[in-house]
Amino acid sequence: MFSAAPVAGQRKWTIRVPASSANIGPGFDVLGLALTRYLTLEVSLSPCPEAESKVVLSYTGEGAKDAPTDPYKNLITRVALYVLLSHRLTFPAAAVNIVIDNQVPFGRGMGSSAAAVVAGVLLGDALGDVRLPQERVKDYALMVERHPDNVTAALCGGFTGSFLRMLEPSELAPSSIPLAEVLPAYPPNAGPPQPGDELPPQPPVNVGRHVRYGFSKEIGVVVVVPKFEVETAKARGALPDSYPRQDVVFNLQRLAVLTASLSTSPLDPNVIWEAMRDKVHQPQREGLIPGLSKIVNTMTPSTHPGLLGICLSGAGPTILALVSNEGATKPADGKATPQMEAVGEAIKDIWAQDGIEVEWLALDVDDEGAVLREHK
Ligand SMILES: Nc1ncnc2c1ncn2[C@@H]1O[C@H](COP(=O)(O)OP(=O)(O)O)[C@@H](O)[C@H]1O
Ligand SMILES: N[C@@H](CCOP(=O)(O)O)C(=O)O
Repeated sequence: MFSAAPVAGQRKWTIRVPASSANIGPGFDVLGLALTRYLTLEVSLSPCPEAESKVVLSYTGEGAKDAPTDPYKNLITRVALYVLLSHRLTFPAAAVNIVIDNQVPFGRGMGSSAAAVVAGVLLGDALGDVRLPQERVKDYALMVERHPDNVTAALCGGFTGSFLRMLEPSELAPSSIPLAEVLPAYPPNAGPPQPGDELPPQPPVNVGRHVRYGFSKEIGVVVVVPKFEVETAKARGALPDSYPRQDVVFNLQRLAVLTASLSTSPLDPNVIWEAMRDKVHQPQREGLIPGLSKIVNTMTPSTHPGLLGICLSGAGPTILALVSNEGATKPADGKATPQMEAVGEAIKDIWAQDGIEVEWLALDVDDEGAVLREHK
């Protein structure tokens, strides 16, 4: 059985979660980089005269037209409900107003679903007054989105490496644990939980572990975002079940060098460029992303001075380029340095040859990660 989360008068929270770029070349399902684009929720809860739950969602920004506003269908509120139900609670019997501003485009490889899942866990935490420590927020998020790269970067900020623990069969047993890329397709009868429904268990502890690496302040991040989507689940479906040993070794060698080379001064473009190459997911995804191999194989530090490395961002189709700003004065307003602009424009030109429209952005690394702040 469950009960409505208790309501202690009017409360307000802000939840802010950064975008993220996963993989960074060879670190498939391992590396993540938090970026300065945000999913922000302004949440207010006020006692409701009818003493029933009224959750109202509204959107501005990316996905505003596509995201469902039914709280039983929306990814953020479904994840919040998972957290509440696992604590034998449901949405509070109150007016819950959730105003969402989203800067993370859907299905582009910038971690929109990870940001939504992390925001959902924090929302459930706030509404139920659960006060989960960061490690438990991560456990919940990883039970929904089972690749830790984006989730860890979105939650903790910075440049991260992570792994999932091999769960014991007993920890995985309950069929109600939502193991999927993101939560499965909306159940056709999605609606408020009913008395007698099986409630989801709390996740096992330490589902995933992570470390944070250094990331040189002299590296500028350029993301080039095409105007088409590639669903992560589809891009994962393009990958084989097994790999030749030489391809695995190719990636492992580069992964080990890459993690240290991005904080080593002076930055060495030749090492970084080679260390950002991949054989495990990018070649397999070329069929979904026209122009990918041309961009990542022909743009080098010799052809484009300042370029450090280039790869697919997450499952794509966005391209991530790391650019050296050593010796350059970064414009204070967050605009691109000339080196970053040259790289962004060059990628745009290559894609234009295939008739693909893009937008490129100069971003920084977000160091803070996800934030849940209550307004007193
Ligand atoms: N802010 C959000 N609100 C609601 N749903 C979201 C939000 N962000 C992402 N999603 C869901 O996640 C899907 C995108 O997930 P995915 O295919 O993994 O792409 P991405 O690379 O952007 O994470 C969207 O189509 C939408 O269903
Ligand atoms: N390692 C995953 C990362 C998916 O990131 P997303 O931002 O595209 O959801 C993969 O490459 O499948």
